[in-house]
Amino acid sequence: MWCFRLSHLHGRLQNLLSRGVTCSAFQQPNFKSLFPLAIRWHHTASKSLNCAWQQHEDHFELQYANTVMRFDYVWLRDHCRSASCYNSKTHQRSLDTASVDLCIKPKTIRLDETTLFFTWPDGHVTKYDLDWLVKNSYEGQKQKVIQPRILWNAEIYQQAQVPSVDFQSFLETNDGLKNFLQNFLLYGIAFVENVPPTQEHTEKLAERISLIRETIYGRMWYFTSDFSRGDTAYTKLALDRHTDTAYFQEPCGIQVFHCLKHEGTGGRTLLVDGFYAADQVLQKAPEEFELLTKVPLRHEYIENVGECHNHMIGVGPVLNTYPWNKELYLIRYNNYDRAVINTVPYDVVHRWYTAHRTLTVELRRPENEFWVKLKPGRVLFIDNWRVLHGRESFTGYRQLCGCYLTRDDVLNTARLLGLQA
Ligand SMILES: C[N+](C)(C)CCCC[C@H](N)C(=O)O
Ligand SMILES: O=C(O)CCC(=O)C(=O)O
Ligand SMILES: [Fe+2]
Repeated sequence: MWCFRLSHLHGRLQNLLSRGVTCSAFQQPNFKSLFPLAIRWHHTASKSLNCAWQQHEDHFELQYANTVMRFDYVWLRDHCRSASCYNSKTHQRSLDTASVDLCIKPKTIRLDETTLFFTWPDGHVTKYDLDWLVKNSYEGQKQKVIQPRILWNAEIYQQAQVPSVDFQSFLETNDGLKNFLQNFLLYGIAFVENVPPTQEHTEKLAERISLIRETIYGRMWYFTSDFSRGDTAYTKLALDRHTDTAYFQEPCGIQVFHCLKHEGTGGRTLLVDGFYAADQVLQKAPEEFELLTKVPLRHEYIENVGECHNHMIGVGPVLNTYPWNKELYLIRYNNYDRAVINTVPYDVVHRWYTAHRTLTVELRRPENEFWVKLKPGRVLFIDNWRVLHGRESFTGYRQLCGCYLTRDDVLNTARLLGLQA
């Protein structure tokens, strides 16, 4: 787990805060008595600042940094960063939002240099830096992706020649870890090489970037084809591409695989970028993509083998997108574990099957398949919210170990290393 010294974080914060616009604007003359505020544009005297604002009846409009932004007055009051409304040490809101009048309007608004001042009916003053508003407004935010990614098929991935990271540098240097995480975030898969082939060393790797997500399969799992659990993974059979734990309300974020032993043939691992396939669907049949984001499905795991009794259910659409920018963040695709569909009427079901077929065709294109043979020493991390995995059938004795990671904690580590995640 990661801990950063406070001064470290504080330095980062200072950096963020001091990055304001340096050119200055002159204070607005107050024509309040001459014109009704609602229809008048206020322009800054300085051309270089290029800022204009307008006080409407029910919202505040701001043009700045090539962005037109509209702010609700309750929002402007709610996000006040004054000492009595916001604790900048804990980064937590102190203001009780429920105490804000839903019809609140500022008594006066003025711009001084690059700071807007809102004075509220009770005399409280809220200050906003123009750059802060651009960064935090809906209009400013919706132009940004949450997670930059490189979508890939086999050729794109192979041509990119993404370097693996060495065990030592992953464990001992921040640069090694950062390179690894950057590649993982971009491609949804990443490898670490020269790992001693034991469960303990695999666990050490996992703990370097995250908390291990303990599940019904245990914390670190260690499995072979002994059918010790009621699932096809514990056999020698081939497994078609899928994401794991689709039957959890929150599917596991990351999967770690380390093949400790294989004396036999076959058993290669298949990897397919689910977001690349989904993007093909979006381009070829947008209404089918849309349907896959809308229809919720159940996935289910029912196990009664030996001492293991489990019944897990997870509900959600195949494709999950952020509603404000339509960015894909999670694919839930497991045809083995998909439960009875009884949540949608017959005609929608038929359109859903058509859309699901279109996606499946994309996922199964041979050119989208990246095959690797896992071997002792080479640990694979898979973004289980994005990249599907499968395996070829095999013969002989094969031993795999690994674990799931909590996604929040992997992203936490990435952000602390300065990556966008
Ligand atoms: C063996 N291991 C613990 C990795 C996974 C077993 C889970 C397999 C299940 N069908 C799923 O896809 O979620
Ligand atoms: O045996 C393998 O290579 C992978 C099996 C699988 O899909 C899993 O354990 O989740
Ligand atoms: Fe799996």
